[in-house]
Amino acid sequence: MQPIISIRGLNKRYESGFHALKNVDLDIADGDIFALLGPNGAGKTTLISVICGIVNPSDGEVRVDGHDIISDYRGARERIGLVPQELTTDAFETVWATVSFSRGLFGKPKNPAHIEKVLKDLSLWDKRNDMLMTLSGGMKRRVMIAKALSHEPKILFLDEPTAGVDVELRRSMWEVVRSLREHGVTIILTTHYLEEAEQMADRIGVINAGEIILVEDKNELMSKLGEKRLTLQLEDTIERVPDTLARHELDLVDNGNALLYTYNANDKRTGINSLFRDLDSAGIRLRDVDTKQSSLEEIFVDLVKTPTPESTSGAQATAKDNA
Ligand SMILES: Nc1ncnc2c1ncn2[C@@H]1O[C@H](COP(=O)(O)OP(=O)(O)OP(=O)(O)O)[C@@H](O)[C@H]1O
Repeated sequence: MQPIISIRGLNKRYESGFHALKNVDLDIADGDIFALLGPNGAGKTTLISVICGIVNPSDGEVRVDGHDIISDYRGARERIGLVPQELTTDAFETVWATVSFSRGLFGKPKNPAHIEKVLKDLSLWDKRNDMLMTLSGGMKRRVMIAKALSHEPKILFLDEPTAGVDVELRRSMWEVVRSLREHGVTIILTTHYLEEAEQMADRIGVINAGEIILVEDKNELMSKLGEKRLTLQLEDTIERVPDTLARHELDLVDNGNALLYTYNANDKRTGINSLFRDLDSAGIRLRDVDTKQSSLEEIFVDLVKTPTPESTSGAQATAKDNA
């Protein structure tokens, strides 16, 4: 199937000379929830801004539902709804007026039935005549989403939708996003929170220092998380793994003093019982055992471990955020 967003060889160099996006290639499938994950300063907002036509690319090609973002800017832009990081609402407007006005900005004819549907989907219908200044933070965020959906876009960008919001509100935002997807909207969200990506995304992309370093199906990434390593410390040093243990694909480590067994904890059969039986038959005696599980956290921190001070501190911040 044609991807709804297709990016090829995208580069962005800011006037300062800073190379913020480096040869980005990325496809996003229609109807997906795609989470773009990366430390501070990785280039997430820059990438979204280029796709939305707010920042000019230096070179490369971006197509939105087949429309080139430069030669067919309007065609591309009207397919996109953008919810920026900052909440910018006009305090004295009503919910209804501000959402209707946003639709008008795209030159779309009035469609009260659509505005009504959007407000109902976002549980804002009862508040339609209230002024924005009277709404809670969570409701204001939902108004921002309603504004972005007012012109019936096929794609919704959410830049850090839950930054700085409490756990309860974060979960309710996740519900909102899931229900939008059920209505056929493709959603691209940026986040620092691994848990958010785990909970919501169909696919996860990781960006670091302007480069996309991983794009993977969420479930595949999660099954990698099930991977565990069992370290068997041996009583006596061995020179090689005995042939009778070959089927367990063990690695001999620590100068022959330990064996390493890798298995998936999510599998019905981990092979641990037969491993222990075969070790016993081979006369290998154990001094100690230890298991270690890799987490998405570790995978992520590993991936973004580059020498640049900015990306390193960002990775640490992410680890801390989710500790
Ligand atoms: N107008 C600009 N001129 C020069 N450099 C810029 C400009 N805008 C952004 N940058 C730089 O580009 C890099 C990427 O910034 P960007 O805002 O895209 O990152 P981000 O991943 O969205 O970060 P955050 O998670 O902190 O929002 C940063 O190093 C930033 O300082």
